[in-house]
Amino acid sequence: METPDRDVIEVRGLNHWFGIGDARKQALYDLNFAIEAGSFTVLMGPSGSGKTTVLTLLGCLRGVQDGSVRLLGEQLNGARETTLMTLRRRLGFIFQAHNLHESLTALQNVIMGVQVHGDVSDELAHKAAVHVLELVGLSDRINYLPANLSGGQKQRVAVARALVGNPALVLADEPTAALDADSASEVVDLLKRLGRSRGTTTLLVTHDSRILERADRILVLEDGRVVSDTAPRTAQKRHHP
Ligand SMILES: Nc1ncnc2c1ncn2[C@@H]1O[C@H](COP(=O)(O)OP(=O)(O)OP(=O)(O)O)[C@@H](O)[C@H]1O
Repeated sequence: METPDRDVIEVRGLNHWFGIGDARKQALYDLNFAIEAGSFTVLMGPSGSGKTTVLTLLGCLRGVQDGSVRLLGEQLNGARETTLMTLRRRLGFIFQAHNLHESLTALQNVIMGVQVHGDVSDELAHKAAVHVLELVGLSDRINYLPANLSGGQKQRVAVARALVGNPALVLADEPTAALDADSASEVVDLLKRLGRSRGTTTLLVTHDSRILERADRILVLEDGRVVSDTAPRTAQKRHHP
């Protein structure tokens, strides 16, 4: 039997540029980091430091130009489109704006999250969606349209949609930016709890200090470079085995 890789993500010597000719500008410089399976990692840094570029590269939404990125054991640099598509199906995405379909109910939105993961019967998709909506505490709102849900509830639907297909990795870009303090805490706790119970790895971009307190690992980018990489919890564990 295959043993699972300890690292879900391994980035070595990653560079990235935008634009062509005189307008060509380097956005990422020689990034090196690995992210362990099941961990909850925060990526932070000032505006324009390259956080979204990193997330979109790891999410197979943008091609790797230079360097090595191994995701779930596959090399992204030079990968075929079919490999990238298969990998994308194993990921869950959560964005700052929840990106729910306004004309679909909470349940229908989450069912769509199951269906992108491949061939699943309607009955199974329905069952899985109801189950995850229960886990995020929205059993009494499954038939509501997004317009009739609060910001926190909408983001919880987005979390349910990202997690319903049991992704190996969740990539989240400022998922709490639009939320009040209580809803933000709820959404982060939920991501952590569900991630833990399902073994999901989470990489989350944020400026939110409440999330930092909960991180296993904090990576800081500045001007396209990793300037700090700390694992506060692991360090504590090492000192107190
Ligand atoms: N599509 C693009 N075309 C040209 N330049 C881009 C593009 N996307 C990003 N950049 C540039 O790359 C750099 C990194 O941008 P990126 O969006 O990754 O930063 P960020 O840390 O996510 O910023 P923010 O916190 O503001 O979202 C910036 O200098 C930005 O201007």
